[in-house]
Amino acid sequence: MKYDVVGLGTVVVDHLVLLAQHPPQDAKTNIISDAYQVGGPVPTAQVVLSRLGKQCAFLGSWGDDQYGPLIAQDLATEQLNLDASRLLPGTRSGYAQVWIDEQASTRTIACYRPEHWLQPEDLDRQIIQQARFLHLDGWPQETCLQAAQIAREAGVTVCLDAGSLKPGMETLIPYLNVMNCPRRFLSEYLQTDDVLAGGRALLDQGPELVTVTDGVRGAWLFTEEGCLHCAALPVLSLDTTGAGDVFSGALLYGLLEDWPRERVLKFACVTAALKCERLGNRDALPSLAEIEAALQTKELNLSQLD
Ligand SMILES: Nc1ncnc2c1ncn2[C@@H]1O[C@H](COP(=O)(O)OP(=O)(O)O)[C@@H](O)[C@H]1O
Ligand SMILES: O=C(O)C[C@@H](O)[C@H](O)C(=O)COP(=O)(O)O
Repeated sequence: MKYDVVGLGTVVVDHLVLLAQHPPQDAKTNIISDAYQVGGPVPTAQVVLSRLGKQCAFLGSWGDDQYGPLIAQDLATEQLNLDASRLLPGTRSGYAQVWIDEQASTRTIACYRPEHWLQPEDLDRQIIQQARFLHLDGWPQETCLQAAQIAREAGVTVCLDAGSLKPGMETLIPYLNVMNCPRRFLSEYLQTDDVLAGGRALLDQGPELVTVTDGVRGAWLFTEEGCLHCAALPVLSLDTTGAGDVFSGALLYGLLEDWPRERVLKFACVTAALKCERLGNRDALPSLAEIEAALQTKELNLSQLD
């Protein structure tokens, strides 16, 4: 295998804006500080994996505006292979503005730019076939489906970080081996707020492993062995942007390492929690040593629910 994880997804530049508190409607507030960082569910998960020593290739595209060089340089610095990625001349890059107040509550507005989505005919079959895992964010449906089919035929594990509900996901889910989603996805897709029923219903639709995340309420992991819940590691949370993406990256790391499901879930929860102590998703990422130290020294509440 040439790559541990090939990722197909949306890349954006996040403008992170720190505020004392969110302004009420029709009012103004001052910015305390701000920063630009590259984000997006798949690239962020891949940066987590790459920093932990996994070989990753990213399939995506960006524009030739002021953010293009920032994206290309960031992904290359993070050691993601970009041979199957491209700059689209005459287009603007994906962008998001994330407002974060002193309670770490966020408001995000994002502009994903569909002109950057790869089409099924753009897919590099070989790079997918040479991966252990394929990681998707669900945009756009036809391309994800085609990539998932190529991967399944080649015995590559197909993973999805579902984020929010996107068109055609019901067609993609049967092709998945691994699926991560936030709890709100269960309401959007299955019209349920019951995590146990929702997680089991997703398992019934195809994936062998499903995780559901819910911020400070921690995360659940479902397999045919049942459901595990891990409480969130208590941290002084400054910024939760990208916590789900970081959780996904750490989850894939544990699965690539073939760890037991208990360790996989604890590792993902701890990595995502430590990220929340700092701003963003690059400088905020904990090292393997920090993650291992927290796993050894902090009490983590893990329970088998069925
Ligand atoms: N404030 C927090 N304290 C500790 N851990 C957190 C916190 N927020 C998120 N996490 C961890 O990150 C995971 C993903 O966060 P979540 O907010 O559910 O995802 P998303 O960023 O996709 O909305 C959670 O399951 C939890 O383990
Ligand atoms: O895609 C988004 O939701 C916004 C991105 O700008 C951000 O980088 C991101 O991926 C946040 O993800 P999450 O907080 O893990 O859901």
